Formats: sequence, C-alpha cells, structure tokens
Amino acid sequence: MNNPQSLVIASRESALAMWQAQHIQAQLQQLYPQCDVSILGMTTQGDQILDKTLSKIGGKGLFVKELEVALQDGRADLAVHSIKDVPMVLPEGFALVAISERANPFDAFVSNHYTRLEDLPKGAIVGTSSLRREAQLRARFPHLTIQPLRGNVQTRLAKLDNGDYDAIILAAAGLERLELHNRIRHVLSPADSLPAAGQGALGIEIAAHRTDLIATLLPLNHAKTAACVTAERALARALGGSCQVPLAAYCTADDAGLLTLHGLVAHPDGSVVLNANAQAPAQYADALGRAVAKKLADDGAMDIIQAVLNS
Ligand SMILES: NCc1[nH]cc(CCC(=O)O)c1CC(=O)O
Repeated sequence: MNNPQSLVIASRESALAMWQAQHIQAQLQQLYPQCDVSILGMTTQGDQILDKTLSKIGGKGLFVKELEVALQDGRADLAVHSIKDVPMVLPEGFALVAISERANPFDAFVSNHYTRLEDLPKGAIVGTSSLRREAQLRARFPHLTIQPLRGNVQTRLAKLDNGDYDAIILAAAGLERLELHNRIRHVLSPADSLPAAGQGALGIEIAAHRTDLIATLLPLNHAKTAACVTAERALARALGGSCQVPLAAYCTADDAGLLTLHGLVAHPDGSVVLNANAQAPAQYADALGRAVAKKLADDGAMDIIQAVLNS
C-alpha cells in the first residue's frame, strides 16, 4: 500500500529531534501529497535524567524507549532517531526500515575564545560526556582537562557561554541542523576525533509487524549512507558497543560502491588507542564491520571495553 492516508511520526521534543522529525515529515509530505503527516512529540527518560553520566544509567536506549512504546501501541507509525542514539541491537519487535542521507558526520570544536584544539593552553577545560571524544582528546592532547557536559545542544552551548568550559565538542550535524553553524570554530578531522557509528545520519524505525509501511518508507532510504552506517553499526555491535564504551566507527563509500571503514577503540584515559581499517564492496557492509571489529579485538579491544564496563 503506497498511498497512506495518514502517518504519525514519533519524536523526542528537543529542538534537534523536532528538526529531524520535520525533515522527514517534509520528505514524506512531498512523496505523498494527499497524506496527513503529523508529529507526536514525547519526552523520554534520557531527556529527564540530566544529573548522571548517561553511560552509568542505561545508555542510549533511554532516548528511544518511549518512542518504541508509541510504535507498539499504534499511537505512531514511525519514529525518527539520530541513528547514533539507537542501540546496535533493537529490542524484539522493532525494525529499522530506512537510513536517510547523512549530513556532516564529524565532531565540531566550539569555543568563545579559541579557534582550534591546538590553541588551547595547558589545563584548559573541554566539555564532553562522550567516552569516545574524551579518550581521543586525552590521547592527542594530554595537557587538556576533560569535564562532563550533558544536556541538549542548547543547554551545552549555554554552559559554555557561562564560562564553565574553555571549549566543548559537539556533533557538527546537530549544530548545522539548528542553524548554529556559526558556533563551529573548527570541524575536527577523523584523525583528531573519529565519529560515532552513524553520526550525522537519521534512522527510521517501525514496529516489525507493520510490514504495510516498508514500501511506503523505503524511498527515505539513502543507499550509500545505509551501506556505510550498516558497516559502522556492525563493527560497534560486534564489540558490544554503545555509548558506554569508547568506540568510534566511520565509513566512506566511493562512487564505485567500495566502502572504507575505520574503527577505533581507546582507553578513556587516552593511554591506549587501537585503530583498524579495511575495505569491501557495499554488499558486504555487515561483514566489513565484523572484520574490522575482529582486527580491533585481536589487538586487545575487549580488554579495554571490559575494563571500562567494570569501572
Ligand atoms: N548524543 C546526542 C546526539 N545525538 C545526535 C546528535 C547530533 C546529530 C547526529 O549525530 O546525527 C547529538 C548531539 C551531539 O553528539 O553533539
């Protein structure tokens, strides 16, 4: 059935999540002009619990669970997520049907007084609550002080502007979507900060029993992005990854469909950084992810990950 009468999109209520839901809403409205496409905004546990480090309270699933309940009970047809916030293994009964075209995949350096990471003096305070960002920063710039920073994008910027930090690291995509690109001083190269699996891409989730929606939503899928994100997520999944571990995965595709996947696992203190990469045609995206994960595991990644999970 490719002429839906109505589609309800479940979304978190943060400004970034709402922008993302509206972005998909506009695409669906263009595909199906007769359809009534609406957004159901919801607050999730992840939005409410701001006082603890996210990795200690259950991780990324906290941002998607309420949306999944709405999918399950039929209040919504699809959920739009930043795919980097979606756990590598979906709960039983849910499926990702589409991954839309990726925006800027990189991390951004944001500061009111400095232009680049290289310019920060010894002891300068950099805000991030991502173990992935922290580990890479500590390895490359051991003279910096890393301090936790949570909240939505606007909250984090307000904490920077208060003077609590000399600089903060945020995903470039989030800032660009919110028309805050003027806050970006410098986009970090993958060598300075390899991004999280799926960073900058959106994932469309449905309840698995809603097979009627598959054909409807398939046009939202961007094949090249989907192949890259599939490889990145396979790597993260093979290493038991979530935001609870300092893990990065970034894949590019050339015009012939050849994927190049980079993976990184690092100790949060920056003392060990493991890198691995490999190439494969797009149809082997999942195997490519597992192959790079295997290289990292052979180099000792599981010891680092276990130590972090036990700490
Ligand atoms: N962890 C929160 C989150 N989830 C998605 C984005 C940005 C958009 C994206 O990566 O697609 C952000 C903000 C950030 O990491 O700075």
